Amino acid sequence: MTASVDDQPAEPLLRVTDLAKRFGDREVLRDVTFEVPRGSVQVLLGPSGSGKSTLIRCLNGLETIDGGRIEFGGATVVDATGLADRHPSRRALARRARAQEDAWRPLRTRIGMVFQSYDLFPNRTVAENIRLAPLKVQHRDRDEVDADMDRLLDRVQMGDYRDAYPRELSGGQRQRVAIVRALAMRPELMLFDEITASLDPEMVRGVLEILLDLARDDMTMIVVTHEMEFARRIADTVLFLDGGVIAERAGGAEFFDHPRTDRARAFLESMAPLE
Ligand SMILES: Nc1ncnc2c1ncn2[C@@H]1O[C@H](COP(=O)(O)OP(=O)(O)OP(=O)(O)O)[C@@H](O)[C@H]1O
Repeated sequence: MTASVDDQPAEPLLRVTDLAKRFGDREVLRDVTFEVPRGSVQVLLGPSGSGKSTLIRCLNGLETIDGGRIEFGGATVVDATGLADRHPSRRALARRARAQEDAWRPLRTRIGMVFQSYDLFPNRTVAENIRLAPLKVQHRDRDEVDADMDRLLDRVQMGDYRDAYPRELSGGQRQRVAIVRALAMRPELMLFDEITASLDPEMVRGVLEILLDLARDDMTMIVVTHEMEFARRIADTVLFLDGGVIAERAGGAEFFDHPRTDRARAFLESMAPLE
């Protein structure tokens, strides 16, 4: 971790404190507390249904939170610590959602996200898909956006596909374009949720190599994956989510070599063996 001039630890890019999330009466996340130092890679692991996707979605405002606090870049985005009411009315929930949506809006372009399903616009070319948000949302200069785009497409070996339509691409190629589209906004934080889960096995490695490359460039990332060898290689920290709580937190190699809890051990045994 980098230290500032006066040797104080640097402010983390993201700080999550006691986050809680409910769907109706079901609490799917509780007491979730962690920090994401700038330039670090946090890998989120856990059994199916443990809350990984929900947590990722809470971290860019796609879900309303019902308790706790999220700070980004040293400023509080959402503070739900005072929300003690466990059975809010519909109206109160709608108000909460609106207020949090407003709070996230200015951060929309500072946090990039790539999902399992590449949601490219089918009737737009690769280049049009990538340019859209930088031009229309960020109002950036076209030449600058194109220069970014060309550099990023070359980096993921997609330089020859600027004018292709998504239907003309393989799943792995579409996912590369989805990554470039997110990076073209120059985000400070990237969220990746199971981005290889719907790819054919032969496409997986190429996409994961892109993330390893980004990590080498000190991109700050939170990554949900079921690829254990990749997780081990990329993780600065593993957050093991189980039943909506962070049941274990450890350095990458430490988690894989010495899982402390039975649940973490059982989880690792249930996954494909490391190559
Ligand atoms: N919109 C929703 N409404 C109600 N319950 C939901 C909703 N989204 C998720 N859940 C529930 O929250 C829990 C956590 O789901 P989530 O998708 O975050 O888990 P996950 O760890 O990402 O699982 P997986 O590895 O299978 O993708 C699950 O029990 C799920 O059924």
